[in-house]
Amino acid sequence: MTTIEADPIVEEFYIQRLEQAQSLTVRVDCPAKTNLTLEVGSTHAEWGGRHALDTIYCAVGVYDTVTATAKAPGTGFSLDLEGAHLGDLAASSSDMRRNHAVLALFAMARAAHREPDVALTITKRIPVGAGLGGGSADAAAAILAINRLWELNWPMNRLRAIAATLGADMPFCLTGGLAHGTGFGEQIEDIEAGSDLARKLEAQGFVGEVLVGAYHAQLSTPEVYHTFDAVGAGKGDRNHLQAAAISLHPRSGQAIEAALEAGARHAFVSGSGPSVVAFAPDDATAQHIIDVWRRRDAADRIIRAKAPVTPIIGVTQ
Ligand SMILES: C[C@](O)(CO)[C@H](O)COP(=O)(O)OP(=O)(O)OC[C@H]1O[C@@H](n2ccc(N)nc2=O)[C@H](O)[C@@H]1O
Ligand SMILES: Nc1ncnc2c1ncn2[C@@H]1O[C@H](COP(=O)(O)OP(=O)(O)OP(=O)(O)O)[C@@H](O)[C@H]1O
Repeated sequence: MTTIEADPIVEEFYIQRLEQAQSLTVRVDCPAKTNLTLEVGSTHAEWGGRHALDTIYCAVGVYDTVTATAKAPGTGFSLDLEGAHLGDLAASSSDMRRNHAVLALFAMARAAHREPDVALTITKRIPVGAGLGGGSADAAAAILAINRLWELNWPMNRLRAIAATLGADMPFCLTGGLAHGTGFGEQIEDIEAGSDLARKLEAQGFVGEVLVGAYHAQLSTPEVYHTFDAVGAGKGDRNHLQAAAISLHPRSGQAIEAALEAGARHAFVSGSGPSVVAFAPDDATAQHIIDVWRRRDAADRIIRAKAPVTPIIGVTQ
């Protein structure tokens, strides 16, 4: 029988790696999303009653920051939330185990056969329940962070398959930029920068300075889809959910009108609303739209951003 002596140098190397992994923090800044077009088709039982979509997603430079740090084995997850605008996440009834970032951590842990011993923090800047995909951005950020923290190095198609089990918008949020979405929104085909379609969208004015008009009020995505089933799409609307969202939240319609009058090239309800997104051709027009929104009290919070943008991943020891 042979005995293998522990090699102190090798042992020291592994202890150092373990300590490094435990003190590593991965930080992901994940942008909001909007839909430059959103065509809504019929419902499908196999998608849990969700509607078929044909959409062009665009990531908008309002970022939530998610950090992930390893915790001691067996201690479970933790979640710290901060930000000035937490919407219904600030309510005492909000269950942190239902937070989209935590659900994403659980999904990654299941797929990797690991325990979810991770400390997550979320700094929220994306308005909540606003049609800007904030929860999806946080889930996508958590998936990207865990992929790096646990050194899984899974390719994007594997991460997208996990994200698709959690929500329609999440696969897009992993990569941002511009993309064509089909299925229930989870089938993603990237629109590469410089491609014909990207250039066409740019020529139409879907690039550069974006103003987001946000509200204290939130809309529930299922309720907006139910309302769409009753009222249908408005004539000529690029976003088929716009008429439904405006019927539930009329101020969004006033903000669209005001932005177009003030020179926006495009102004529409973002996704399921109630936020409104306005693309301005230049700085002066952007400022004019802000002034008009303020004067008419068309939005509760105005955010100036760029589009399209992508998530940013960083690591600190
Ligand atoms: C409005 C959009 O943001 C546009 O990109 C999305 O369609 C909604 O994305 P999401 O919130 O990630 O959607 P999910 O979490 O998958 O679904 C939330 C709810 O929205 C409705 N829903 C969502 C997607 C879809 N294709 N059809 C639907 O009818 C369903 O009522 C569903 O229960
Ligand atoms: N990390 C999260 N950030 C925001 N909302 C979350 C999060 N986790 C869970 N939620 C819940 O998800 C609901 C929708 O919030 P979210 O900000 O994602 O809305 P949305 O942008 O309208 O969604 P959608 O992607 O359907 O357009 C809220 O009621 C909120 O309580």
